[in-house]
Amino acid sequence: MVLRVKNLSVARGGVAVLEGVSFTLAPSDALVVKGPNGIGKTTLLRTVAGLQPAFKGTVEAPEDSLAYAAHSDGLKSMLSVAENLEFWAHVFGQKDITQAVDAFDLSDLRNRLAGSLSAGQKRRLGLARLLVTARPIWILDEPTVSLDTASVALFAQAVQRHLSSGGSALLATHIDLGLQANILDVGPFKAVAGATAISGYDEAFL
Ligand SMILES: Nc1ncnc2c1ncn2[C@@H]1O[C@H](COP(=O)(O)OP(=O)(O)OP(=O)(O)O)[C@@H](O)[C@H]1O
Repeated sequence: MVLRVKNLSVARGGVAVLEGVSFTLAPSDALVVKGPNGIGKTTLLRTVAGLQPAFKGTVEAPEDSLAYAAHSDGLKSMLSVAENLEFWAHVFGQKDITQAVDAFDLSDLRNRLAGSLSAGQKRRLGLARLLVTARPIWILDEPTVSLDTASVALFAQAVQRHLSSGGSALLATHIDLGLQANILDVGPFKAVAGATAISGYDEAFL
C-alpha cells in the first residue's frame, strides 16, 4: 500500500499555507513532518487524510487504506474503554480488541467510562483505536500529546510493530520516537504570504 502525494498545496481559512509538497510513503516507511508552529503540518495531514480538500495537487492511496488520529480524541464519553474499541472495530469491520487493549496497557481500564479517563489515558485509548482499524497507513498528528514517558514508549513500540508488519506512518511530532524515519521539513514549502487567496475554496463543511 503506497501513499503518493504530488505537488500538493494545502489551505486553511481560504489561504494557502503550504505549496508544492511531494512525497511517497512505501510499506514499512515512517515519515516525520517537521516545521515550526503554525506552518501547516496539521493542515497537510488533514488534507492527506482526506478530511479537507486539496487546493492543488494530488493524494493517491488505495481505497480504505488510511487511518487518522489527531489532537481531538473524539471518544464516546458514555461508553466504556472496551465499548469504544468495540464500536470502532465494528466500524472498520474488525472484531478483536485484545491487541489494542494490550498494546496501550488498557486492561485495568476496560470497564471505565471514556469520559472519566485522564487526558493521557484518553490519548492512549484514542491511539489504541488505530489498531482496530486494520488500516495500513497511519496519519498521526502530535500523537504523544499528554502521554507520559512510559506511554510514549508503548506508542513507539506500536508504531514499530506496525512498520515491521508492512504498515507505514506519516507523523507530525516534536519528539524523537526512536524510529527509523525519514524527515520532511515543510519549511521550504511555506506559501508566499498573502499571495494565494483562494476563491471558491470551501472548508465550510469541515
Ligand atoms: N480554522 C482556521 N481558520 C483560519 N486559519 C487557520 C485555521 N486553523 C489554522 N489556521 C492557520 O493555518 C496555519 C496552519 O495551521 P496548522 O495547524 O496546520 O499548523 P501546524 O504546523 O500544525 O502548527 P502547530 O505546530 O502549532 O500544531 C496557521 O497559521 C494557523 O493559524
